[in-house]
Amino acid sequence: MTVDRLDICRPDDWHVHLRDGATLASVVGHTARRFGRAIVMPNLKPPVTTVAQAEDYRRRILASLPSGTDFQPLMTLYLTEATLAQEIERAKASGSVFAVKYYPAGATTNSQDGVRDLERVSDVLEAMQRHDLPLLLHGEVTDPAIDIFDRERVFIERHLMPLRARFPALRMVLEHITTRDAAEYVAAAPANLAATITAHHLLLNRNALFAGGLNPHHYCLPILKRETHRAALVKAATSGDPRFFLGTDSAPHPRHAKESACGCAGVYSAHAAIELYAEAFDQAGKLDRLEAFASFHGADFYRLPRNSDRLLLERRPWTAPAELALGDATCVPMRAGSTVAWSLVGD
Ligand SMILES: NC(=O)N[C@@H](CC(=O)O)C(=O)O
Ligand SMILES: [Zn+2]
Ligand SMILES: [Zn+2]
Repeated sequence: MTVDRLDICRPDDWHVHLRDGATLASVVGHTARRFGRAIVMPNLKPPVTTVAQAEDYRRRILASLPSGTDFQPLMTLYLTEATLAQEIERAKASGSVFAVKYYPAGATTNSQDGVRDLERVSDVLEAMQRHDLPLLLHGEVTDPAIDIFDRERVFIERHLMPLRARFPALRMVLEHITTRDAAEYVAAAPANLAATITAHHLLLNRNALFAGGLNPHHYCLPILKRETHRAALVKAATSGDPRFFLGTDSAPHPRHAKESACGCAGVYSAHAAIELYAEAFDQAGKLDRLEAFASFHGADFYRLPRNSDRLLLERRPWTAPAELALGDATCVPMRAGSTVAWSLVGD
């Protein structure tokens, strides 16, 4: 029997880039229309490294929200080699900061202030373990000798395995996983290691980067992988394992910065986020697993209550806009000018 309507507990987005200023004002409504809460990435320029900065940023997000939404931004701190262990205590006590984000320096957009040597942040990681504040990982090595398609797998061997051995009680989320290696590693690990999975990594493989010519709008980090990896991610997301949950990694960049000789990494998907996940779960014949992945597992991992209101989706195709306003520029969203199979009821 085909299901044409889905009535689910309101989902949350456990990894999103809302940016700041006019860009924030352009994008935040898309996330707030769909999700009850979102873990907001701290890779602004300059990065959000203190609780005071995170709380200021939180106020700017709230001030940018369209009226009539209860959306709650959950803030994160950007880990640098200068982060103080006391900041972790402050974060835990704040009630507004829910995690700390580790960017290997140079791995991705605005990661230049990230960590070069994990040894230099041991006291901070120790404090996070003690205060039970989750560590979110952009899990790619930056070693230029490692092939870009292998950077996630090698990160697990070189960095994640030793990190877990040193801080066995630290809760960690391997963000935006893209490989079978990562999915299998997380599935075999204890309950304090989880992973987010994006809609684009569930729906696209690396052919999408080159279909009919080079497509910079499908360039993100970690980069899209081959089909076997996409299939493994679908299997993990639809498995019912509570350690896998929704994180869009929606990452807007202006059109001119993507369509450039040195295009920025990031796919914008917030305009159709839950609809695209519904498509991926539908294609897998697992629509009945969407609610737990999108609305339960992340809240449970972060030890937050599940949302109490609902979101209604229906099988009704619509055409995503060819471009969207992004501050005084534009952005080319995922599925630009083409069809998305599911819609929000009421839109
Ligand atoms: N995913 C991306 O390709 N880009 C993100 C950074 C990140 O999440 O790594 C961005 O901030 O643009
Ligand atoms: Zn990342
Ligand atoms: Zn991201």
